[in-house]
Amino acid sequence: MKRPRSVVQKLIRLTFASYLGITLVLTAIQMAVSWRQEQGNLARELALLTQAYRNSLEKAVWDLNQSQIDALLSGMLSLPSIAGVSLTYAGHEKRLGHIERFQPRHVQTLFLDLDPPYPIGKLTLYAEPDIILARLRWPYLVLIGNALLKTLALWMILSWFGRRLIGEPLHALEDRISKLNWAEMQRGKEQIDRLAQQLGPVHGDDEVARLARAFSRMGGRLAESKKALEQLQHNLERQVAERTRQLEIVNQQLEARNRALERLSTTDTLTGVANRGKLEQVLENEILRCDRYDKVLSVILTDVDHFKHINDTYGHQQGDHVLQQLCRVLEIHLRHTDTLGRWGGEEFLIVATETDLTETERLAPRLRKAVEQHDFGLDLPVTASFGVACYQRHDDLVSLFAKVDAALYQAKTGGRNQVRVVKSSKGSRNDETA
Ligand SMILES: Nc1nc2c(ncn2[C@@H]2O[C@H](COP(=O)(O)OP(=O)(O)OP(=O)(O)O)[C@@H](O)[C@H]2O)c(=O)[nH]1
Repeated sequence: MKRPRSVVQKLIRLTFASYLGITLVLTAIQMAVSWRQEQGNLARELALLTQAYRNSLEKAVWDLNQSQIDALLSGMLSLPSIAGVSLTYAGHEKRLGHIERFQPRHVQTLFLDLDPPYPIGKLTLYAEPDIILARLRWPYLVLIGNALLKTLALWMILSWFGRRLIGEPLHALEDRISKLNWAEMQRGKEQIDRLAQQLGPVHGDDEVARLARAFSRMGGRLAESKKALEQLQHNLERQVAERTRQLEIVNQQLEARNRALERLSTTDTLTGVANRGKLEQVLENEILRCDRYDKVLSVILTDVDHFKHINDTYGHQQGDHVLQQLCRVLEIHLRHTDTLGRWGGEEFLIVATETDLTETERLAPRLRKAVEQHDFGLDLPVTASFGVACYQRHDDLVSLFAKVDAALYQAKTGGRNQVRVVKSSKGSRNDETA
């Protein structure tokens, strides 16, 4: 599992890397300075050496004492810093050591002690370049060791203090915050306080401690806000539910009123059957259906016989009552798919859908008989005349009604209380009296 990144470790690593870099640069500078100093020391050493041997060499060269010269040069060569020696005098050149491999380090002219001094030879000293490195080895090791030790000590100090002062408090803060989850907060402020007590008090007054306290306070405030928000949401939901319920009631009332209005607009108020408008609408629709789907359709027009006389004898109220009862009697014998409506006055039209002429010829006499036999509660007999016609191709509302009206007219003129049928649009009639 990937370990989470730690800001303390990052800080320590950065500080350590910066310190190491600076230490390395300073150590390098210190080493360079030491190197230069050591070079100066070597030059001074060679000058002092030359100085020490100079008088003896000048004397030996002046005396041309070869053995003395050799002894002196060998003595110089035996010194650890000298790698080679060369002496030029009186046309000779004496060389000792590994001269070819090294650069000359010090050149000294030998003089005869006259006034002015007279040059009698030239002494050149060669030194190994590694001699400086060899001399500086230990100081360099001490320098590097010192820098590394200091860096290591810094790393350990930083790690310990960083963890103790920043890492652990931050970890504790993270722990507190992760425990203050929404589930706890939803339980309210008292629970938050109790949880804070369980987690223990936040010690100290540094930034981390202040941050921890601020988070605890923020947790409490968040819990309160969330609770208030939930209360608000709850109230809002209740209000919305109440408004929805009221709206549903108003909608139901509106629908009921609409239905009542629709009923009123399509119903005859006296008899409760379809009014003229509704009848025309039904008839037009049915004619369209017959046209399109080649269906059959019949209509029956009926009119109460001598209704004026009934009105005159028993009054309009009784007349109304007769019309109402007439509708109830007719309805008993009709199908649910048929439509009974008041065409006007005491005239009623029956639209018998999907009913051919043969069926209607049987239905109309049944209706006539039912009216005749019904007890309207009057001393006078109440009868009605019936006209029957059926739809034929290309009939429209006007032509179909004209046919059925003509049939009714024949029933009236033929003596009333009878059924007359119009069988063709041209008016060839087959009258029937029941
Ligand atoms: N009570 C009542 N009478 C109505 C209503 N509508 C029309 N009438 C009456 O019905 C009578 C119809 O009379 P007429 O058209 O002469 O017909 P009728 O007396 O029935 O004679 P025939 O139809 O020829 O048998 C009139 O007196 C109208 O006033 C109504 O809604 N209620």
